[in-house]
Amino acid sequence: MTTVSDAAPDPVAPPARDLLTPRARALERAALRHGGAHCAALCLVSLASTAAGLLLPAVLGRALDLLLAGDPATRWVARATALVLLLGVLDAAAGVLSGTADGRAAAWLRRLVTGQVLALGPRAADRFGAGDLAARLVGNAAQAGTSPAAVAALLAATAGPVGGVVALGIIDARLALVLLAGAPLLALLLRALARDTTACVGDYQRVQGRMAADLAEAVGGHRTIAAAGTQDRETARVLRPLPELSRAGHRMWHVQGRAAARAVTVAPLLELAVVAVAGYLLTRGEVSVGDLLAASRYAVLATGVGVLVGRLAALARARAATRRLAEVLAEPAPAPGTRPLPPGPGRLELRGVTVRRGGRTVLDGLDLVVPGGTALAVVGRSGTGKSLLAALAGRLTDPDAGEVLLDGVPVADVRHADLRHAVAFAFARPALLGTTIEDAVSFGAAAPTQDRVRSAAREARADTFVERLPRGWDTLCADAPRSGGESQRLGLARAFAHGGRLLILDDALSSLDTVTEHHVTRALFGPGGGRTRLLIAHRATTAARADSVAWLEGGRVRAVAPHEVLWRDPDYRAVFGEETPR
Ligand SMILES: Nc1ncnc2c1ncn2[C@@H]1O[C@H](COP(=O)(O)OP(=O)(O)OP(=O)(O)O)[C@@H](O)[C@H]1O
Repeated sequence: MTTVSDAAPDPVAPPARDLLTPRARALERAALRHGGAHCAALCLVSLASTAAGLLLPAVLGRALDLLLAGDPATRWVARATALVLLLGVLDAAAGVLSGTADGRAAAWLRRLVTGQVLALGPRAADRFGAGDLAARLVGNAAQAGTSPAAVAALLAATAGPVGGVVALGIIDARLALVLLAGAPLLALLLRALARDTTACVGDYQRVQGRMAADLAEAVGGHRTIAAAGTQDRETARVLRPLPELSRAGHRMWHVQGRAAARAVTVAPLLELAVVAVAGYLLTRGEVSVGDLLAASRYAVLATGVGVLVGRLAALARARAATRRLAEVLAEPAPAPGTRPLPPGPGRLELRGVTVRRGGRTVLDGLDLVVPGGTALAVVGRSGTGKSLLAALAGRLTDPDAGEVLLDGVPVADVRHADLRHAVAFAFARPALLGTTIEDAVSFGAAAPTQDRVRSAAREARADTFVERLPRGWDTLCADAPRSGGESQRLGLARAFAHGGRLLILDDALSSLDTVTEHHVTRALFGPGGGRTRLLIAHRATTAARADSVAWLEGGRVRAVAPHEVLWRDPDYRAVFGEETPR
């Protein structure tokens, strides 16, 4: 195993010494409830195993007493043998049950956290980083999944010492008292171990997450790195936290070593004290030789810190991972609406919309109306918030203030499925999701018909490119290398194929050659479009084909008018680099 850092404070991390945040505790309980039957069975099997382990010394002691007295002891020897066999069977069952419970809990946690990550959208990657999220979903979910089984195992492991003390008390109350005198010390030792282990493991996992985030960033930017010739520097950057991991590992060993050293000092002393008192009682004839044998075994069970240390360390690792998953779940995701979207022409309205990003107000009380069925181009200088406006229009993000309405209904209130059917998006760098090219173009809440996919591909001028592929529409996405323009054409085809009353193109024509752009915009702005179209445009030719243009400046709409009207203004022409602003 591995563990920790005392490196730079992580903004995501809660105070390192908390055993479990309330949210992580709730998540652990939910995972326990989810694996209810398996965990209950595991608990029962583990308790049965502990009970069998507790019975064994008594049975052995009884057999020994009978043998020493020359009485027949066959039945007790047989019982002892049966108990040993039973212990083997129960251990095997516990192994199977804990493996199954771990797997089920990990799968449940992964589904939960993946759903949350996708519900958060871009905010998830902004907050945690894509690599760190992958580390949480893969490694941490597997570790957190062991939590329910670890809790069950710990409960059962606690029953051993408790049962040992009770059994000692049954032999002679003074034996139990000797042991209980040292119990607070052992309890303190275990508590410190659990706390320190959780803190250590949590730190370790955070450093791992940072490395994963840096690696994902480097992989995403591999072309820039290769072009800049900085591979060595990047390797060093990704691996920079290694010394922290090393320190963490050492700290972990130190914590466990210290606990083990204290345990080996305290536990044998207590066992010795119990055996000494039992020996004294034997000399006084108050206990038998068999009792002495049983007492010595029960003393070992009652001071069984070794098993508890192992179980506690496993639980601490699981809990540190649970805490990292709980951090992701704690991010507030936009709540899906509940209202159906009534039929309408696709009238889009932004009322007093304000969006803040990176400490700055990007859109500042912006108002805009796009009448249903019309095409509006949004233009503005780089960084004025055009993409944010596009994201708001289709509720890929929510405004910090103000409201976005589609056909009079706030998009935040509209049912998720209705909204996704009503709004189609195409992006500058579309992600093609699905196994084949056909899947990638059909990708959406409801799959369009094949005819629709084909005609959408023709409109987006993607058909010729697809037909040239080795297996046409059945070509695997992984086997279809694409240029930026080809990717954009497939992304456009996907948006066209899904229909809906509002089509949003966020810079989705930027990589098309001018001939293709001409054909696509003709289809887009030609008769029979019907739906409302919102286009983020950088080219004057694209803006000129729209019904009107919204000119963004300073977080607001400076003007809305047809392109030829706005073109008279030199400031507007300057947006397209046509003229130096006055
Ligand atoms: N998640 C974010 N965190 C911080 N700043 C952000 C975030 N998203 C957007 N911004 C900032 O908001 C501003 C507007 O971004 P947006 O992408 O909407 O601009 P744009 O007008 O589409 O630009 P371009 O024409 O260059 O594509 C930019 O300054 C950008 O840096």
